[in-house]
Amino acid sequence: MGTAVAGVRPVTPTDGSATSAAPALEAEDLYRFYRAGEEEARALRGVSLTVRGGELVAVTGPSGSGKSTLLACLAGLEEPSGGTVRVAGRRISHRPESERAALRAELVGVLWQTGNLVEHLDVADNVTLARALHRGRRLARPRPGRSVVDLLAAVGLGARARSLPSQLSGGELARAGLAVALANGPRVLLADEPTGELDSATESSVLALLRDLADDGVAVLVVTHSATVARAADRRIVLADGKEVAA
Ligand SMILES: Nc1ncnc2c1ncn2[C@@H]1O[C@H](COP(=O)(O)OP(=O)(O)OP(=O)(O)O)[C@@H](O)[C@H]1O
Repeated sequence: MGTAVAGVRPVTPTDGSATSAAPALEAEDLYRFYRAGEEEARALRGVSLTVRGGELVAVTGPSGSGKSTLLACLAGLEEPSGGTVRVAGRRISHRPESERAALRAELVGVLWQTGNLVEHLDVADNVTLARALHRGRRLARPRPGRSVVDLLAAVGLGARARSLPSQLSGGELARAGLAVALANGPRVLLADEPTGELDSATESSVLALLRDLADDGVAVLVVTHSATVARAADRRIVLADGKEVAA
């Protein structure tokens, strides 16, 4: 059982809407096409997956194989052209944007390589803002969570709470982004290249945080080009040309 981020683990919802027996994340036969004039990019062509709480799953594949598109569809940030996404048994796809955002706020943490931090707010205020935004959107009752101070300590940023993002190292930025992604105590964490620009020692420490999170019951799905991250995952999903291929 991990300890570093223990306490951000979600508790079973009390509103009866999310079924705790359902897999944390399910995608069934996802398609995503982009049209630009006469051209059509087929970014996803029938991807299905299941990730249970406690699993750390890596999504790998060459550039342009559909990894980021998959993540965006799983997060409800994009609508798939076909197929269904469910989080904790609740369908997040094929809904109005406001409903997708509300479900995301309740159940999903998203960590992008480009960062999810507001530049002019310090680290603690970034986490506080993320919490406030999630609370404002949340349909169900807020779950009990850690204080911002505890959450920052859990990701190893206790001493940097009052630093601006521009004052942080790459590894610290990744940790701060993780704290923001965890602000809502998500059931599912979706991360796109969270260790993309980190040296190997820093990558290992971020990877350890993701592992602790999974050990605490969160379903963690990481898009990565890193062989180290892929090796450390419980499972690997390899995409090529918008489809899953044998690992
Ligand atoms: N908004 C868009 N409009 C048109 N085509 C897009 C759009 N987003 C993605 N694509 C196309 O969909 C395909 C998959 O892109 P995606 O970004 O998901 O790949 P990826 O595996 O994440 O690549 P990388 O590893 O380089 O980040 C590519 O051919 C890309 O050009």
